[in-house]
Amino acid sequence: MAMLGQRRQKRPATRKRLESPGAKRDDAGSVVIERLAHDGRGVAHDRDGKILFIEQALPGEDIEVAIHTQHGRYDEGHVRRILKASEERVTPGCAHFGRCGGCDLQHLAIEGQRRYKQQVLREHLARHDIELPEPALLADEAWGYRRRARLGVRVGSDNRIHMGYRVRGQDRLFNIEQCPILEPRLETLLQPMRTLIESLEAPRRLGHIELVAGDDVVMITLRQLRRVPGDLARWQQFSREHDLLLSVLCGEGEQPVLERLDDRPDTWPHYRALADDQGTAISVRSSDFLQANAKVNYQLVASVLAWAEVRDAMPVVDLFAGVGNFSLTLAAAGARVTAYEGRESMVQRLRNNAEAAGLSEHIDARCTDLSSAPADLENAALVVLDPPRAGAQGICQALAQRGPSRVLYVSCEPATLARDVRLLVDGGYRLVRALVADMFPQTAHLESLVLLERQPT
Ligand SMILES: C[S@@+](CC[C@H](N)C(=O)[O-])C[C@H]1O[C@@H](n2cnc3c(N)ncnc32)[C@H](O)[C@@H]1O
Repeated sequence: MAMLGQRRQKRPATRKRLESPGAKRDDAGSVVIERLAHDGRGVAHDRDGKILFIEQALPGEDIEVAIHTQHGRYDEGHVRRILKASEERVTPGCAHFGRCGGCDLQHLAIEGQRRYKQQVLREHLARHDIELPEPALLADEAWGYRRRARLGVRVGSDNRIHMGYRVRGQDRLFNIEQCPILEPRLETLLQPMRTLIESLEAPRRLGHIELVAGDDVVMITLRQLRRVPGDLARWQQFSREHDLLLSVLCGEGEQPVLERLDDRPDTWPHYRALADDQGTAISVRSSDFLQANAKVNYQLVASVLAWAEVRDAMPVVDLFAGVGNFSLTLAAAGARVTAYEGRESMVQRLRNNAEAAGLSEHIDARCTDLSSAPADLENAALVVLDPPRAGAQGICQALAQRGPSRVLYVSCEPATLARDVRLLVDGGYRLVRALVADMFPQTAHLESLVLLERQPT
């Protein structure tokens, strides 16, 4: 027993992978799935009351479970046999589902996926005692939406080429033959790219391939560890045949050099932030952040614009601004935007995009590390923030003390959003509107947008 004042010895983590992943644990038997966890797995209890997380199991289903990993307080397993299926169970649309680390909800009908995401947002906020009115839903096509992807390339010890994504929960790559969540313009490139890679002189020099589908053109960027002129000539031929923009990021270490290999070096992919936007499109590079789903992004940007209620010359601060996805639309509506972004290359792109749209006078783009808050938050009428998954704890602490009357928070991680909203509510804000954007159908990822207003004191 630990004595008072004595540091308790750290217990070794108890995690035991069963010898054979398919091995049935004697006492697991059949279980009824109670609900979905926030990562999309089914949750049940075994006969001894231990929690089970079960891949590809749906609420209400009676299943025979195979446990593959045991922990001290819970076990992880997969479905051995479905004894009673959910009415919402559907046949997954991709042959790689279950093995691929990309999708986790293809076995659930799309309506169920969307209800589940709204529930997840509500539950995360409830953990922080924040009540949420029924969140609205932004959604579009269930398949063929993803306009960017990174495909890894490895050559196995048997010289077989692997081109694709990571195996679920592992570092290993596996071959993909299809990826029906990819935009059709990208998916149709998969087979010809594999054939090309199989014909390369030095496929081991190719690390990965970035695909970006702009509204106008598709660009592929090769991450090449060393220049192999014969192989680059093959890729040039491929880009001509498929009407692609082509660049190569070449060299090992910190400073690889980007080079254009096609005959249109002044052309780059562009996208529009709003469906009906007739203005200048936004230019992006493979290295830039780009919202993955064009049509849901239209709706997200339109919602930000509607909830922002821009008045002429209204001062708006856009934090984590990227290449201007929100800044450009807000400025075009009349706001005076101060946009902060941490990557210099994207700040420069934002400035160029503002200039191309005739909005330079309305957008002041600054390169800043937003681990801490910029100084001028209190001068804004509205702060928009769209941080990475880690959220924006420091910024929200500052907003709680000296934030403007309204804050619009776009989030790709509901757990950190809920933590940050708690800080804002403790600082005098009230959550007044929320929506879930189904930016990544067939996966458990969810995007959300909330509006907070400062309460009069
Ligand atoms: C989720 S993206 C949003 C980009 C943009 N709002 C959009 O909709 O396209 C987050 C952005 O935050 C930037 N970022 C991440 N960490 C940052 C930091 N510590 N300081 C400043 N910017 C950061 C990334 O470069 C990225 O552009």
